[in-house]
Amino acid sequence: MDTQLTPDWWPSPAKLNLFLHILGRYPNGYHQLQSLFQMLDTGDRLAFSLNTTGDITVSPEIPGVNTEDNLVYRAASMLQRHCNVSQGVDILLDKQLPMGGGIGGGSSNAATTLVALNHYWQCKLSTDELAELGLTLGADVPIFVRGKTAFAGGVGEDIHPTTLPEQAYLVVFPGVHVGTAEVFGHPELPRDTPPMRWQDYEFESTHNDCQQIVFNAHPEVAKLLQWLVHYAPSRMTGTGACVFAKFETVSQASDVHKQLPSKWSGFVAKGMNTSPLLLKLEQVSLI
Ligand SMILES: C[C@@](CO)(OP(=O)(O)O)[C@H](O)COP(=O)(O)OP(=O)(O)OC[C@H]1O[C@@H](n2ccc(N)nc2=O)[C@H](O)[C@@H]1O
Ligand SMILES: Nc1ncnc2c1ncn2[C@@H]1O[C@H](COP(=O)(O)OP(=O)(O)O)[C@@H](O)[C@H]1O
Repeated sequence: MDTQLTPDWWPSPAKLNLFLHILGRYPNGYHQLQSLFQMLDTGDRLAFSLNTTGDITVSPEIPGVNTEDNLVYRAASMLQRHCNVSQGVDILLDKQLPMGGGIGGGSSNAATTLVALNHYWQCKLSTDELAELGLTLGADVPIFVRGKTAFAGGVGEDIHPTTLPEQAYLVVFPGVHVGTAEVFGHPELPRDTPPMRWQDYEFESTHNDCQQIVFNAHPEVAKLLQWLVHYAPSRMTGTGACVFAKFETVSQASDVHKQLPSKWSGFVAKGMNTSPLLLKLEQVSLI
């Protein structure tokens, strides 16, 4: 496999939280959530070239993130140790998604690494085992390993796949990065939304409990939502700072994208019930 000439890219898609309710807090400080994770067709991509030295490399480096902290490196090295693999791997990371945007880039990169290396290193771990390993890297890693649009409870690990109309989304990054721990540590974060039954879900009757805290700290995010909501139902994703607007068609989303003020950057993506990562795994498993 020569990744220099023809990289065999594995997709690392983004997600949206179509809603995010905070129900309470566990004794370990983590929050009990209810959310709907929508897989998108757009994201980063990674390519893997096995080596016999046993070393793990990731290039190019992400500015501001040490290699040992890069979730791609951490996922590869955890799997290598867990499965006593003697081979190493040189990983190419084509980073497109903004970091700290609430669209899950880092968690998705970790999941793609776990799924691809489980295949290349022939670790033969089940999806459940990979999801369990992934949870130690981040609350969102299991959902990307499973690769299905899904309701999630617990800290995000209690996953119930669902099918939604595959709508189009305009996802906009307001230019501010919001740390997940910063939002969850906020004293004024609402933590008492009553539990709902998944079958009762409708976009209009749900919300994002993190939104107001982020708006207060970063008024630019509130301004962005005010702009978007003029065109379509809109909401912040995850702990921010990206905001999405949902449309019936890609061309409607693209029309609004063209009018986006230049101070903000965004992309149009399609919702997928099965993630591009899972489709790639199915494709290589058939070969
Ligand atoms: C809430 C979500 C929704 O998607 O926010 P985003 O990060 O995507 O914005 C995620 O589940 C986040 O997942 P992830 O970003 O992997 O979180 P982690 O690295 O596990 O945790 C970062 C920090 O957030 C807090 N945290 C995270 C998840 C959770 N259910 N309760 C928490 O209190 C903890 O303080 C933890 O130290
Ligand atoms: N491969 C990676 N891609 C993105 N972020 C990473 C990666 N490895 C480590 N990180 C760290 O994880 C943080 C959260 O990134 P990300 O998952 O993209 O955001 P969010 O959790 O808001 O969706 C980043 O600010 C960065 O410090």
